[in-house]
Amino acid sequence: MQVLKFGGTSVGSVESIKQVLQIIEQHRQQGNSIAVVFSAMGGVTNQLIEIGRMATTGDTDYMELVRRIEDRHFNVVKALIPVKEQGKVFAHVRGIINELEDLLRGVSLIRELTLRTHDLITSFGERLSTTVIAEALKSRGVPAQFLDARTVIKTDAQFGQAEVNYTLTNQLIQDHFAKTTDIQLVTGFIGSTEKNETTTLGRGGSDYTASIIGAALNAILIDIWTDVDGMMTADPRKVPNAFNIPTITYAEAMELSHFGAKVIYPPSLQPAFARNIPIRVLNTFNPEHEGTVVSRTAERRQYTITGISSIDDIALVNVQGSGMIGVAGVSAKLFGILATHKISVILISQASSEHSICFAIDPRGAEQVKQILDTEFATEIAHGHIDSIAIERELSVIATVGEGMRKSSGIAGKLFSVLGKNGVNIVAVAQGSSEINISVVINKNNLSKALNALHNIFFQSEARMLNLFMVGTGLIGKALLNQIHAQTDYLRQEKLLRICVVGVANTKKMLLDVKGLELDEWHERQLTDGVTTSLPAFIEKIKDYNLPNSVFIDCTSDKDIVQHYESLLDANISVVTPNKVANSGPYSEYRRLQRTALNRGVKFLYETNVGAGLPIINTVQGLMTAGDRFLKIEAILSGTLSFIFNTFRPGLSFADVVREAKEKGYTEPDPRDDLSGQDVARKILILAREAGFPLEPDDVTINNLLPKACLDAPTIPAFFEELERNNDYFENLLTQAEARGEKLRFVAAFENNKAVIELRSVGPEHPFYQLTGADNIVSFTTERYKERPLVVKGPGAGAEVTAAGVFADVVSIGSYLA
Ligand SMILES: NC(=O)c1ccc[n+]([C@@H]2O[C@H](COP(=O)([O-])OP(=O)(O)OC[C@H]3O[C@@H](n4cnc5c(N)ncnc54)[C@H](O)[C@@H]3O)[C@@H](O)[C@H]2O)c1
Ligand SMILES: N[C@@H](CCO)C(=O)O
Ligand code: NA
Repeated sequence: MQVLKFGGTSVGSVESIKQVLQIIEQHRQQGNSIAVVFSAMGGVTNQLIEIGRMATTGDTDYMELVRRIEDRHFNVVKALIPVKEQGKVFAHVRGIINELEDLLRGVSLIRELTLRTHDLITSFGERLSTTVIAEALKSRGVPAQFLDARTVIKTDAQFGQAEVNYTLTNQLIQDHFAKTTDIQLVTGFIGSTEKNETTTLGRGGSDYTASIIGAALNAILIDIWTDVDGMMTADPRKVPNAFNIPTITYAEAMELSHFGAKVIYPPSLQPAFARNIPIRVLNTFNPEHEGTVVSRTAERRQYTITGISSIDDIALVNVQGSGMIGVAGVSAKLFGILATHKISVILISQASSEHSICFAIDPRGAEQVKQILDTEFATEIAHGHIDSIAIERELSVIATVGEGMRKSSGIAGKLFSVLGKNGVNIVAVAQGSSEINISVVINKNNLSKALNALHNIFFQSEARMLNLFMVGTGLIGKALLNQIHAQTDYLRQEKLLRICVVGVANTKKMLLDVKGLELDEWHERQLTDGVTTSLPAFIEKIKDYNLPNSVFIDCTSDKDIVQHYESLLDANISVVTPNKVANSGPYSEYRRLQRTALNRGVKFLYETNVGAGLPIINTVQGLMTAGDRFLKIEAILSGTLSFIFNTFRPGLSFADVVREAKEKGYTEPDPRDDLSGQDVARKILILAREAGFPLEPDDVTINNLLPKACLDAPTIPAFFEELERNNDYFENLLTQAEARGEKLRFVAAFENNKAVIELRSVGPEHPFYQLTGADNIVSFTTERYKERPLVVKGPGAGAEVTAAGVFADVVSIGSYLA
């Protein structure tokens, strides 16, 4: 024997009932012996409750609602039963509706609705749905029989939530099924007292009916047909990547459903659990899907946890006081009081200091609980043994559940670490010694981020997700997006990293999409779908989305954007940037950003601030971490100036060479920054700071390369005009150096707390003489690299190498989070 149960949505419309009939027929064709339990048509039970309420208040509009219920069932008859048989079925349905109307007339006369009558009214939903489905089946020649569960399920008289008398019920069910081989079509949710008064079985009603019948008949399997593909790893409305759980144990299902998984209500399946009858949760609308099997043992799984669930809204009550330490009975009294007032406790946590107990409850009851406890503990509070009772609101509980967590270490560690890295503060924690549920209380506004971050780490180990927000889609930004796009598959497969670009902005437009932008069409979409850029709005959105593993990338040279870094880091959002502005302002600001990132456990990365993609910042940080000391730094830090001095020849136009550098993507957005020495000054300042010296911008001396007129040029075009005008000046510099057999190099040097930048002419013996193209070179003299310095050399400017450096920083955040 196998029991099938179809829920409200499965029998909610003509179309879905057709589907149900087909499923039943398939079972019959396969020769399975089945019993089928039905819920009321979707929505009908709530309508009946409303109808009852209206009748009690004397509102006669309830009649219209009754008419609608009747019509829905008539429509099923019309659609699924041959015309010549319809008349008798209409009469049958009408008869049941008449009975309901008589009852409601009585209610509206006496203006009173007892729980007993309430149960009777709601029983009509299952009676009607099962009646029409039974008739439809019979009209197809299926040997089927309507079974009113009130004749076999016997309960006490606790209306609304009756207790089953199993001894009697089991006997009646067994007797009934022994008498017939027809398929029994059973009304869910209802039973009756020994005096034949109608009762209902409370929450999870029809599942309960299926479970009672299955247990009584020792069924081999119970199928719960619903409208989703079984139980999921998390609520798919909150976690888009949630997926089906193929097998789950009773205990796990119990833990998960306690935390809001609405698919089944496991307590109602208790009779089946007790007899070790497996339960399958299946989708009427996707019958091919394997669904979820709930049974005593689950198959070995790929994942350490089985599911994540949450309760969106809870309040935490904290009972605290020095008088509680070592005093037995406080908790007994506390929970006694809660029990007396029928207050359901969701979670309890007590630290071993015994100084406080906190527990979570439904926030709707919080105020009442506070009043009750304030009164009941008035004496203890007056004597100062207990402080007043504190309530915290706007909280959620998240639980990770799974048998795999039992006796397995590192899961709590992973859980706390991922929440920590995402800036999710943990307000309270509870783990039962069964070890199959770890629950944490967090702020409600972090719920979605926390759920997704946990789901990602526990279930999507095939790919960690990074969510990127990028400002600046110029030379570097564009190159970066292209590189990310080209590398997406590789990162996913080989580095288990999924990169999702959620937002892009330039000076004109910004575009955000939580689901991620398509990188091959981002530019077009940005132009068509984007809105006018507001940087504060962009930043607010990033914080609002509150996505796990968020990274902000600043690919501008803007001075205002850097003002936002601190607040971003503070919100646990990592920052990656080639923009040097933030790190080359006052030392205190540089320091503050470092600190904020450190305190928040997020990353602030800027390898491309110096030498583009060359590993210069990382090298300095590595030496520092290992305890080396810097004595001297000598460097050529401008790709632009390297290129210019390696390209300029007498006879060429200096201005044209500068233009060429700009075209090649070496210069700053404003090339005056390069030629004034400003860009190099920033870089040597940043290097000195990284090397442990708290330099201020004023500590860097720039011995100017340019004639004053060039320096003073008010615009970029005016600057180029001045360069043309001063061509002789540059030719002179060059010929003088060449006459000595030397080359021009714009060198930055740091020693004894001072940085100097100047144009030098170096001979062939000098290590900087050989430099070609737009190369940079940095020579570090340290305690450990004293005899011969450590040298990093290579292309230090250009879109591809710079974007690659930014990209490497981004990817390193991915590894850090993993
Ligand atoms: N070119 C290189 O070799 C190199 C090397 C290392 C670092 N960098 C740095 O990379 C950064 C970007 O350089 P680029 O050449 O790509 O510049 P770019 O001028 O080509 O692009 C700048 C982008 O930033 C946007 N932008 C500027 N201000 C903005 C604001 N307030 N709000 C929104 N968007 C804004 C612009 O619309 C544009 O899309 C600079 O900080 C530069 O110093 C460049
Ligand atoms: N404009 C810079 C880019 C690298 O920061 C240079 O020429 O070196
Ligand atoms: Na670098």
